[in-house]
Amino acid sequence: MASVSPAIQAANAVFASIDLSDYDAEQGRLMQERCILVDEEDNAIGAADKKTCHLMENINKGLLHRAFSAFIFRPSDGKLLLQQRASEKITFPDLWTNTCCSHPLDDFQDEKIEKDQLGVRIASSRKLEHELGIPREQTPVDAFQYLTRIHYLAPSNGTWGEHEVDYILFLTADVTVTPNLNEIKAYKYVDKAELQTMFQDPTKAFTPWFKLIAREFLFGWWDELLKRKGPDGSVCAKSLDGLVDGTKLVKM
Ligand SMILES: C=C(C)CCOP(=O)(O)OP(=O)(O)O
Repeated sequence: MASVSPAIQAANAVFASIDLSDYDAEQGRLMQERCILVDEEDNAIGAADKKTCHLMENINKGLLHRAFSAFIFRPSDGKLLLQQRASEKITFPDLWTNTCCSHPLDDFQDEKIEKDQLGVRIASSRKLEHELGIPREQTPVDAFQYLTRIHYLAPSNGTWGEHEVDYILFLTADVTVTPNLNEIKAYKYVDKAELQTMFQDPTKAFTPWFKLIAREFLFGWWDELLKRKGPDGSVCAKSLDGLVDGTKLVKM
């Protein structure tokens, strides 16, 4: 473990000064979860609560943490499941985005396992249940296909933002969605053309990471997924194994 970085030291000072009482109480409580802090090569270097990690004041000093972005596709037709974030979310409220995003937590030993990206796959299954009510048996950790990791920074508003190493995971599964309305206000399955139409619609806004991933990777990978259909016509995320050199960390 590296010595405490200046970014972490500075973050601890800012942490004390931000009051969450004007925000949704449950989302405020979730800000106590402890994210895994990483350096620019994605080496774990410590932990800090979610609030500390998402304050722009800390991000601007270099504080960086680990995250995941999960994309669920329906096996029968290859449509992607999107969610719209709830108005209660403290960061990026009301925006449309991929199926589920969150963080592997330092609070759970198994979410810190780096081998084969097991920790982020476990965290992804946990959060798909928390946010979309998808039973965990419908999202087995072995069924997730890891694609790559991206390092990006994006402000939400003046106070909050994201600065993460984000693991991109695809999953093909038939899922039962029971939305947690404190997390998501809507959900929708889309094909590629429907998603393009949504992107053109001025009444719809999207998270910055979803726009980035869509612009750089999503449509190409989605094409491959559809091309690699099985004999029964269904798509399988595991068919993308080896498509991308997942050892690289892509800086965006
Ligand atoms: C942006 C990424 C990739 C992780 C953060 O996602 P969220 O903001 O949705 O995380 P939670 O608050 O739901 O844990």
